[in-house]
Amino acid sequence: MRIVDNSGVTTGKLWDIFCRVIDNYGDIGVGWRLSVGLAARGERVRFWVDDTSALAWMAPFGAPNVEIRHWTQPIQTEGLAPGDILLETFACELDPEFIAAYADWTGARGQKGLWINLEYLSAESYVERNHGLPSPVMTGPGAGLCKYFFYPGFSVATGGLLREPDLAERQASFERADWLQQRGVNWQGERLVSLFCYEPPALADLLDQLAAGPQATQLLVTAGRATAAVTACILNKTRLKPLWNKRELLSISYLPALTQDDYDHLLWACDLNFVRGEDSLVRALWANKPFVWQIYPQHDDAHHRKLEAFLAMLDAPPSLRAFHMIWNGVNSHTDSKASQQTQLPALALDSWRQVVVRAGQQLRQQDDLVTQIMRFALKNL
Ligand SMILES: Cc1cn([C@H]2C[C@H](O)[C@@H](COP(=O)(O)OP(=O)(O)O[C@H]3O[C@@H](C)[C@H](O)[C@@H](O)[C@H]3O)O2)c(=O)[nH]c1=O
Repeated sequence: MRIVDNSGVTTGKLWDIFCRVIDNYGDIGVGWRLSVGLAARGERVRFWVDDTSALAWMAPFGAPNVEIRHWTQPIQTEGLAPGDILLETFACELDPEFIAAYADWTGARGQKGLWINLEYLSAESYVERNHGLPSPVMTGPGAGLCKYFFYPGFSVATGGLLREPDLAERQASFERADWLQQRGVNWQGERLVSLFCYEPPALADLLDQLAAGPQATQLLVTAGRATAAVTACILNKTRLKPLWNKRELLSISYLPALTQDDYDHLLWACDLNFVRGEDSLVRALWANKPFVWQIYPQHDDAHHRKLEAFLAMLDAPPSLRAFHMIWNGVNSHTDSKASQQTQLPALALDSWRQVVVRAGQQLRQQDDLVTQIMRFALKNL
């Protein structure tokens, strides 16, 4: 057994990581990124996913030391011994028989086992309070085990953010013009804007704004919901009058689904990125480019508080804050001017870039999530 605790922490353990795809790509995107990150540090990972289809475009080449397993109902475990660490992403409810097998297996080896639930990313203060809390299992198939809650986050009191050790190096050697050409994007030096979103209420306004210039813009629209939303706006021609007058200032390209690595390249290539959910938000931060976030909506509007907390963490200037409120269809509780505003403010890319760069510099000082979760594993195994 290999156990080294330094900045490139390694435990030499086998992790069973479970992921349920509810909708969109955030759950599988984070689960995959975590699996690859652990494997790159010398861990072995079995990545159990109930719907593996998105991996065909997100990660078509797989990754060394990550075994992808289709998580069926009932779970197929013939001939498999449970791993050393059981990790469920986003409370995805593991099969009682797998938990029981894990409890028996660790018990038989005289180990206490380690069961981690990886939570959603948020900048809200409850994250610091709850990060790392144990919840001993008293009854049922996992009785005797202890489940720990691991919260990603933006402060040193949280589990941190997913960030590969070689990210800065890869960014430094990135050639934007070459990459765009390889991807078939005809770039004539216009401002590049990427769009990854759900159905933002202000999408038509954004298209109007970009079409109004003064600068020419090429909008690179990601596959799926963003493409459907833009297409719907364009079909609704009356809503987009200025577009038809000043069409030459806005060109729109529709992208195929990209690999996770290429989605990073897209963010690095653009002058402004629209991102959504959580994983692309973190990637946009690392890209050092101005961005606007569409938060994943929750039924009880809990996402409003989450958005406020993120903007506060970012120390977003009023124009960026107002843009986010309108882009997300939220009335700000803290900024009375923004709450009265219904028009998208003008893009202020220089000042938005400054806050992103500043936040990124600060966040890079903290240990990344993979380092932290491995350290957590070493401590609690
Ligand atoms: C557009 C694009 C994205 N991606 C990747 C980047 C990310 O890993 C992933 C998108 O995940 P997110 O940015 O989180 O956005 P999302 O909206 O797809 O994910 C959401 O899913 C819900 C189920 C969660 O509850 C939400 O919190 C949220 O994470 O897809 C590609 O690999 N290729 C692409 O072309």
